[in-house]
Amino acid sequence: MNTIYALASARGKSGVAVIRISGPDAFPAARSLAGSLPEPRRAGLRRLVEDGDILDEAVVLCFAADASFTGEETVELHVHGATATVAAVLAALSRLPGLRLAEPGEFTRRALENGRIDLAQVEGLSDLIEAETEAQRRQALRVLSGKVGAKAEEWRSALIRAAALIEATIDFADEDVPVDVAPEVLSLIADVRADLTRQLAGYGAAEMIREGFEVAIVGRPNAGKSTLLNALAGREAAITSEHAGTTRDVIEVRMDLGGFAVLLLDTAGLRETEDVVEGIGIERALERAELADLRVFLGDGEETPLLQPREGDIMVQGKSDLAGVMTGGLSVSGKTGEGLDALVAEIGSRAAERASGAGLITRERHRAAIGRALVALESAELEVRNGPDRAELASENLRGAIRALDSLVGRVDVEDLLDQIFSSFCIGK
Ligand SMILES: Nc1nc2c(c(=O)[nH]1)N(C=O)[C@@H](CNc1ccc(C(=O)N[C@@H](CCC(=O)O)C(=O)O)cc1)CN2
Ligand SMILES: Nc1nc2c(ncn2[C@@H]2O[C@H](COP(=O)(O)OP(=O)(O)OP(=O)(O)O)[C@@H](O)[C@H]2O)c(=O)[nH]1
Ligand SMILES: [Mg+2]
Repeated sequence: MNTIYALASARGKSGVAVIRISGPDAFPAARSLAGSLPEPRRAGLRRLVEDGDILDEAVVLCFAADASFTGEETVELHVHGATATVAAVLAALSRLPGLRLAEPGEFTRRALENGRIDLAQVEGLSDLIEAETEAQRRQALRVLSGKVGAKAEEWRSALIRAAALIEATIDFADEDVPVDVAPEVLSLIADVRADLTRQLAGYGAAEMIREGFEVAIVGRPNAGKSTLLNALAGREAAITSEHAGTTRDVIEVRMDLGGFAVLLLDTAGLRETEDVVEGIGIERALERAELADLRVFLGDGEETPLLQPREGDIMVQGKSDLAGVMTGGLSVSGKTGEGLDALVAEIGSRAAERASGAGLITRERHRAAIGRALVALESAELEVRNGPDRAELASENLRGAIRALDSLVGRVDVEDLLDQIFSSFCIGK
């Protein structure tokens, strides 16, 4: 097994940079630079020296193999965050025997291989590193904490008990079965099915937190949509003008509204038009508005044509700074900023509503595994009801469900998945 090293903190100049070394030669390698090592889990200040040349004065932190993130002996060199310092220390490490630069995610891969964390936790970690909003951070931490693994273990032991009960009846093939196991097996299956179904129901919410909440601003030409988008974004993302029909393409702006990732869409003003290009823009606007999670109808006193608001959509009156504008419900002015906070709060609360059912199932991979398990459990249930003659089929289906759930935490056939998952990691993680 190679010893790997990499810069674990962000690239570029910083106050302090952390270089991580993990593997059987981590301690000898660090000792050769630092002279002596502090005892594990105690920080020690050491001069890092290569061939009499002082590279840096660093804080050195060692972890024993049985108490480290990777499950291997690990050393962290907390060096001054100059790019030249980092480069010099990495170069010195590259010259030490048995060491090589880590691949993206390789420290985490070793943590997985050494049983420190399971596959779902790896995904949680990946999501945590990518987290940009409060909701994403919380969700990733929930998965990273190992809750998926704990749940999977619960389901696994219930289904193994069900399979064992059924398989016991197979051994009694031609004789009389002493007890009818069907009621207990059915109740075990029903409980797991209910739990899985509940988890599945939260997938949409979890996906929304991960991928973001799409909000389309729609309305008649000149209502002030682009001006509103710019005001919300805090920059001139879209062209605005007094000409009706200015916006043609859908303009996307990513932002954090109330702790949620929101993709705001500015769209072409909606009206019947003879202009071919404007017409294409309006088609695009309608398409994206239909697909969006939420539509904000920016009103100008007249009804918006071509698109019907759905339940939950937000109706808001624009240009509230102008005299004579009716301000019964929500109203905003992209020009003065009036009413923006209330609109943002409203969008945030719709997003929060949509996110509220999120559970442990955060990825398509999880959804698919749970889907497969549910199909297998339905068949198992059917076979159990069909009587003892079908015990083999019932047991086969139960085993299928267990396999599907095992893939959640990486107990089975996930080799091909690993490269894909780790390729999105940064080096040093
Ligand atoms: N300096 C530093 N800070 C860091 C990390 C790190 O690697 N280094 N982490 C890296 O991601 C995170 C903390 N995660 C960690 C997870 C497990 C272990 C660890 O040693 N686990 C052992 C012992 C557990 C214990 O003592 O309670 C184990 O699981 O056996 C260390 C850090 C965030 N902060
Ligand atoms: N007084 C006032 N004028 C505004 C406000 N918002 C926009 N305007 C003006 O209204 C005109 C149209 O603004 P835009 O933001 O381009 O309108 P739009 O809805 O994007 O228009 P289309 O892209 O053509 O559909 C411009 O002259 C803006 O300066 C506002 O809140 N108050
Ligand atoms: Mg516009």
